[in-house]
Amino acid sequence: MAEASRIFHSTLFPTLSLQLSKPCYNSHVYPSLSLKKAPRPVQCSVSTSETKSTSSNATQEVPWGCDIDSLENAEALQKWLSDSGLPPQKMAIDKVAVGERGLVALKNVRKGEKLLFVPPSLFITADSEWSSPEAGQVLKQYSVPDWPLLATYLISEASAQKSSRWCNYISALPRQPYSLLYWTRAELDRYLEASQIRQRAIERVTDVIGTYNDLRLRIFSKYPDIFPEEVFNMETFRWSFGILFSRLVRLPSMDGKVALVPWADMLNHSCEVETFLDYDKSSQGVVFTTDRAYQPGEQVFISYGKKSNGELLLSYGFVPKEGTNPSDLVELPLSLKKSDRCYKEKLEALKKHGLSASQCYPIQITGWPLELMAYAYLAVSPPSMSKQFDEASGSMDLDVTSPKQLNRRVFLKQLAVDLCTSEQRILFRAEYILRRRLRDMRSGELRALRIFDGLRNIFK
Ligand SMILES: C[S@@+](CC[C@H](N)C(=O)[O-])C[C@H]1O[C@@H](n2cnc3c(N)ncnc32)[C@H](O)[C@@H]1O
Repeated sequence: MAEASRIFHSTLFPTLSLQLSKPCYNSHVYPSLSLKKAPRPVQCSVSTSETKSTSSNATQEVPWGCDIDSLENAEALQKWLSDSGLPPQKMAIDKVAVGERGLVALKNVRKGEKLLFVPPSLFITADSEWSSPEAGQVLKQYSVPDWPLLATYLISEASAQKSSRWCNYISALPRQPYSLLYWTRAELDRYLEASQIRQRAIERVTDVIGTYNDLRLRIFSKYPDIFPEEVFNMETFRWSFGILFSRLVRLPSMDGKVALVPWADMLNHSCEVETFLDYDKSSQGVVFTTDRAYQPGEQVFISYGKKSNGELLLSYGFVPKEGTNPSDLVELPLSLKKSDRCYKEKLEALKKHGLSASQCYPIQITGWPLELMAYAYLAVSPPSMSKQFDEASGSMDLDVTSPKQLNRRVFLKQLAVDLCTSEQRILFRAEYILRRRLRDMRSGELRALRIFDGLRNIFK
């Protein structure tokens, strides 16, 4: 187990920092959405409990985009892309088994081939030209950060319809992206009850609502002719943020610039590939290098990053098939019991290491950090193991809750069941191994305690 823990430790933590430098879809860190000129925190004036716009199962849809389970508008998109400078491609948009619509190989593709080549003239970035230049000027004047700016830009261009140069692109975007932003508070509470993703989803919904309200109060209400509420409202922002969360790319080779890259954003994610989108300076376009071969007709994949199933659900609205995601992890909360007679002494020992009475540790099906073991050992250590301790007490709080587990309901339920199944599998395995290890430790196996110098000291 120590070996597994060590391996885990060396793979999990670097993953988090690697993500920042890898050309993955939007960073795992939710960007700051607040406006630069808003020193006060973003207000969330709309409750995340069921509201007018979210209370019914039939969420209002925006009047643009298409259903992605059909190939509606895909042909027009491909034609517009090649007319706009996209070189001939070895892939085409088609209906696919994973992700409904995606890119499939038209010819044999070798491992190590560079595919795509989307030129910068086809990127949508914070510097893109607005069909309504006044709208762009106002947002620049208020120094609106990239994400809210891009969300507003997308709505502005979508409402310009045929006079926007992005008309064909926007028509091929999903009318309702798969996103937790469309789940009502009741659905989040009910379906994600057992997952930590529930809290993060609530925060994300709250942030998006707060950002829209901030923009409305500080900017849109002052320029109602440029930003009419019939166009710039909570529903259209839910759509545009849903699009950004599921499609925006961070390009490390362009200093981390974020962009919507038409065509490249038709690629679906697979946990089995490790290739990412990035800007290629030599060919001057967004590319990815295949890490496996494809035959004509096969669906082509990239990786959206080494993300847990919960994070994939949070940003992209899907959960990979059970057992297929080696990056899946669950945060395990551990805490000292207040009733532990050695509570104070244990807390002191933890504090010396900058830890508190409750700590969260990431666990994967393959293992967990050594620090988790040290914490767990300390939590269950009986007084007989230290001269300071009076009687055996303390146990680890393994916070394993079981999930309580038509159309929309069935779909959301399925996502929730998939997420819960994968998270439970990790938790149950961790619980089993931890309990066994802690039993061993009670019968005198103290080696693991040496991993924390301070912890070792208190058992002298
Ligand atoms: C960047 S888009 C990819 C293209 C998208 N399928 C489309 O038709 O527009 C990301 C979205 O594709 C879907 N998707 C991508 N990878 C998936 C996967 N492995 N399983 C299920 N859905 C996936 C999700 O709806 C996600 O929000």
